[in-house]
Amino acid sequence: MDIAITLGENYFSFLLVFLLTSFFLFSIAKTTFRSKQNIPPGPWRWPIIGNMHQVGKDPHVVTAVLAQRHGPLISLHLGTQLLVVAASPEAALEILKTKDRFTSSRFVPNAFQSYLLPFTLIWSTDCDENWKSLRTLCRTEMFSSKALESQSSLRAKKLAQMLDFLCEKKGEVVSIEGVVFTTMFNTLSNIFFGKDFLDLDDKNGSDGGLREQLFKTLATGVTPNVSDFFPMLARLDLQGLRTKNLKHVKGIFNSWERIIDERRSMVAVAEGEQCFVDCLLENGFSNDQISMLGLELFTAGTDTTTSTVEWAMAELVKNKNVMSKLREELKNEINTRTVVESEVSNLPYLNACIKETLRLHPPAPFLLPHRAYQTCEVMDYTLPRGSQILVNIWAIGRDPKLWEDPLLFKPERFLGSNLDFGGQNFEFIPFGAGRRMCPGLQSGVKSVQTILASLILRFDWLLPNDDDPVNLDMSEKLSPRLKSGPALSPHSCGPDLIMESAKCIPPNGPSVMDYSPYLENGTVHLLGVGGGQLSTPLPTCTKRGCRRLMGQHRLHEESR
Ligand code: HEM
Repeated sequence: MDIAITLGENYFSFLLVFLLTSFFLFSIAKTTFRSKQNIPPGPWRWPIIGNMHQVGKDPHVVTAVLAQRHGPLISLHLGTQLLVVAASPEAALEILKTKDRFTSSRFVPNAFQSYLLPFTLIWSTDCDENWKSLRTLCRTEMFSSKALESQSSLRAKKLAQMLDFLCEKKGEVVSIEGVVFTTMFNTLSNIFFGKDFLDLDDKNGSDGGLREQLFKTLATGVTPNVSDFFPMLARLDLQGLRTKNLKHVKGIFNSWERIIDERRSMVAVAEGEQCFVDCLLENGFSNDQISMLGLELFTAGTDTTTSTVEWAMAELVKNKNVMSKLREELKNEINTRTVVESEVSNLPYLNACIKETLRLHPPAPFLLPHRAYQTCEVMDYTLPRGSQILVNIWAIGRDPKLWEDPLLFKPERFLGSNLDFGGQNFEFIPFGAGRRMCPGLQSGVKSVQTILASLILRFDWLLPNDDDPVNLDMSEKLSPRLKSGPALSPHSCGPDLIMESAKCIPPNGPSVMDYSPYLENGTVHLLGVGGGQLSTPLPTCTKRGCRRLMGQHRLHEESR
């Protein structure tokens, strides 16, 4: 018996040593083989872990600095995974246009791999037939000019609900990010499922935990994962991220199952009441395929637009001159009380402000991760098959060789310029370019234009306690919804903006022009609390029935 135990113990020790040694030798062999290839230059790396320790919390900043030292195309070794980062318009052009046949595959985080169905759009590893037909269907039914036109009344309705909500909240603390996110989510959920999913005033968790499950799903994909760094260990799912992801995704799919079945059982849907699910059902999609696509579109379309509005608001509050120029343009050009899409689409200063926001604060600083489909040459370097490829548009947007005063918020630089985000000017590609370019560009821009214009036109903005806007914390951080720290997260978001004491234009009032004194004297307070603190409750006033933040109480008393 003792002999058997000893033999058993020895066997496991031997197996462990054998596995670790093979793993070590494999890692060394892989990196040595690579150093013989003509891969892009990069910083010195440790055996096994490579450059993992150097990437840090702000990889877009770290790789921008490394690009200054090593050139516009750099290599980093994250475990055995090779990562290539491009940080110049020339490198971006080659990757996204000239060589895009080889570089348009996706690098899919391991946590997302377990539930990948054949029909995915964003996380489709290759640009195969399934991806092509899904993209064509989405383009025709969701993103074409005709489809966008038919969705405009829905977008207007959701915007009106958001503004009414803000007006009702006069004197209370409201999170701008939360309100814009909910508005965007409900807009998309109506287009897709024909119904609202979230409540603007979600105090009682009326969404059935959907919001939380969505964020947890995303968080598993942006948490640094051993399985991504050492794909040979992926099957073990050592951190359990793939398992967790699957659990959350299944929870979401289950909650949507009933809605899809209801739509399936409808005999005929009246004209004008059709939603995208009806179209997918007509095309023979299964419940899981429909839910998967919904999940992809909701995540791609909400965080990006919300982050853009949030950053734009923060920059406008900080830059008073820009704010007053924008307000002037809106007051002069918008003739109705409600902001209409057709009126704002061509406003030069509003659009320059949006472009300038996307230049300085792109919601996806690295686009989404690409992957080399096969070994290829980019800028005379070799990108081995399977390399992960990122394009650092954050670095390109702040490059002093390309932009005058790159760190200043100067919308004027876009006035009278042809520079656009349509994927042709590689110094400015917040929506990407080439075959993987964002299909939701028009839809996203329309929402950002109307939401931002309405927030500026209908409310006046001040910092609490008349604090100087220079004190607004503009440091970047991961969305407060994604609490765990990312290694290479595509998400960046701005300061948390909390609005207080919204003064609004009363319903059925005269045209907006008549409210100018109101807009000038009205007070809507922004509070920049920075650093993701919104995820923990902020101290609130102890008076019964008062839900203000402690620091806001003085204003509360004054406004009585
Ligand atoms: C300000 C708003 C938005 C920005 C800045 C933005 C940006 C991006 C970027 C950078 C990519 C990756 C491009 C690449 O990997 O090369 C992308 C992909 C994508 N976006 Fe957007 N996006 C926005 C809004 C939207 C909206 C509203 C939707 C849909 C409702 C959407 C749906 C998608 C989809 C489905 C993809 C994946 C395309 C593919 O892989 O084939 N986006 N977006």
